[in-house]
Amino acid sequence: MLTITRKLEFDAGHRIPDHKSQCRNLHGHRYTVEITLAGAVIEEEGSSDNGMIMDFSDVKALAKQHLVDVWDHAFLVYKKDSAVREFLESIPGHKTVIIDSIPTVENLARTAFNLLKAAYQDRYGTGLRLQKLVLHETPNCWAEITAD
Ligand SMILES: Nc1nc2c(c(=O)[nH]1)N=C([C@H](O)[C@H](O)COP(=O)(O)OP(=O)(O)OP(=O)(O)O)CN2
Ligand SMILES: [Zn+2]
Repeated sequence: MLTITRKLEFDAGHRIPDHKSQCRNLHGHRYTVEITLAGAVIEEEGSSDNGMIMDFSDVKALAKQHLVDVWDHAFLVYKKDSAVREFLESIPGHKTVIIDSIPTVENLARTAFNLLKAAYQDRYGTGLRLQKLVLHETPNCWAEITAD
């Protein structure tokens, strides 16, 4: 299968409330997200996209709109982490994103996949789809999620 992949980076804070070790503390990461798309190569003479599954600049623009700009420099807090939610709410204008599940890299990858899936789905009638998303929390730790 032919795919393309675009990598973007963002910074965000999180904590894993019940973690046995350091990750229960408020801390942050420079996350790296790799977005892999599949679909037919566009064949349209004279089109800017000719020969592409999707222009990398368009992949980036949609990723920023639906994920990267939303999570960048935000604190990603678990909806049931009431101590931290109350603290963040006490800071005027703080950029906070409430996550339905504990913000491990596994759950964040799944959340990011769901946010981006609809954004890319069949934009050109070429069967374009989000095939895979890889989220690196550190250079040594990451999660991967692939379309069913
Ligand atoms: N399965 C998971 N395990 C852990 C997660 C996670 O999201 N899923 N998260 C953490 C911490 O939040 C942190 O992101 C990882 O910290 P650490 O293990 O220290 O990772 P490093 O790459 O910094 O470790 P080095 O030992 O420096 O390589 C923990 N576990
Ligand atoms: Zn962490």
